[in-house]
Amino acid sequence: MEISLIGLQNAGKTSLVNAVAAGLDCEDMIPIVGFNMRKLTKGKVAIKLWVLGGQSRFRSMWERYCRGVSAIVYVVDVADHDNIYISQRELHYLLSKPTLSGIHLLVLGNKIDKVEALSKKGLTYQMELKSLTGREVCCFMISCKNLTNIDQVINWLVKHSKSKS
Ligand SMILES: Nc1nc2c(ncn2[C@@H]2O[C@H](COP(=O)(O)OP(=O)(O)OP(=O)(O)O)[C@@H](O)[C@H]2O)c(=O)[nH]1
Ligand SMILES: [Mg+2]
Repeated sequence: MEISLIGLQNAGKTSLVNAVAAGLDCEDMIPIVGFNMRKLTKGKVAIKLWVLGGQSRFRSMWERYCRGVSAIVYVVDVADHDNIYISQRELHYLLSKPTLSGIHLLVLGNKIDKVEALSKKGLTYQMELKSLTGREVCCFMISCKNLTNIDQVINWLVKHSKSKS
């Protein structure tokens, strides 16, 4: 199964892949300008993870690499109050594409170790997650730095790979 991992620059995508990969078997990243691909396996479960660049010049590629995936994982820096609106806008814009209808979404509020981090309620509100209907939407609050709730992310990925294959 394939999963796309997206989010604005500096959200923590690379840190998340490294944290998740530490709990799974993984092959090396294949770096290409704008994105990386990484294969993760846990037992019989194999996950192909597309990690897409977050800078504005790469965001037009997001839709192409989200088409046909089993799930989209969207990372948000919950301590970066200046960029949360942009993150919200980009997520809603992406999910408005008909090609991506129904694809499961996992929103990760990252950097909860920081004092200025939003709460889960605050993130849900700021990202307008309640208005995302017609698909499964799940949200966890994590810290890639302290490895908080990374096990929940791994369980979610493994569960969603099983339900599809
Ligand atoms: N305090 C804290 N810092 C974090 C956490 N996760 C990532 N960071 C830091 O945030 C910065 C950006 O993390 P990256 O993983 O490189 O972010 P990215 O989303 O891959 O960024 P791009 O590749 O530029 O799109 C780095 O300095 C990380 O060390 C976290 O949970 N807590
Ligand atoms: Mg990165």
